[in-house]
Amino acid sequence: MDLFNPQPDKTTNWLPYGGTVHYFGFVLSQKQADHYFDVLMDTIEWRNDEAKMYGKTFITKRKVAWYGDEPFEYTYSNTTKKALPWTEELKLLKAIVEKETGETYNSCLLNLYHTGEESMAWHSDGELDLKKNGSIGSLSLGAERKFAFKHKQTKEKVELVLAHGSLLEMTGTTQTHWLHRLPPTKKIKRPRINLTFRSIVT
Ligand SMILES: O=C(O)CCC(=O)C(=O)O
Ligand SMILES: [Fe+2]
Repeated sequence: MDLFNPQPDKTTNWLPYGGTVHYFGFVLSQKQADHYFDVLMDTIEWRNDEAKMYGKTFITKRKVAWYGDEPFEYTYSNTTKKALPWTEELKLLKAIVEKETGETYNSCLLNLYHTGEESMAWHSDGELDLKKNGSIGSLSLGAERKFAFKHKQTKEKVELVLAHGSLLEMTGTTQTHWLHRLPPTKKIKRPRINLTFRSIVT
């Protein structure tokens, strides 16, 4: 183990109650992480997200993409998208995430945040079409960003930092009892890509 870059204990649950969050630390070398960041930037069909709120449609600066085993339809921020077929790199990354978590996934939602000013508001994932209490494997590439959880009743908060090439897993009842967000920050000027591997039920 590198004493200056210690790997966290993968079995630690970062939530005090009501769900399970594992932080695996680095699952890619820095060289691999740089490589995947560049390739995904160029090969993913990034689209501006449409979010519908209070009957209005907003176009987000953050870009998104949705891939899967089949052309699944996925409803997200009140809009429905059809999954694209896996790219070679996404297949490789999915295998790495599956090996670490011991779970399987049939789809992936990707987010591209160009700077720290792009963020994601408090939410929990997939009440409708995600497998109940299923695992979500979240791989981070690029700029290091804070990630936060907030309990729906007690409002207790848990924060961690997601490093370049790192993996976070949300599982069990996390989505039922906790919200999560990627807070905005003016300090970060560099882009970040996040991949959340999920299991959709059809
Ligand atoms: O960017 C992240 O780390 C989280 C993204 C997220 O929560 C989501 O796509 O549902
Ligand atoms: Fe989420």
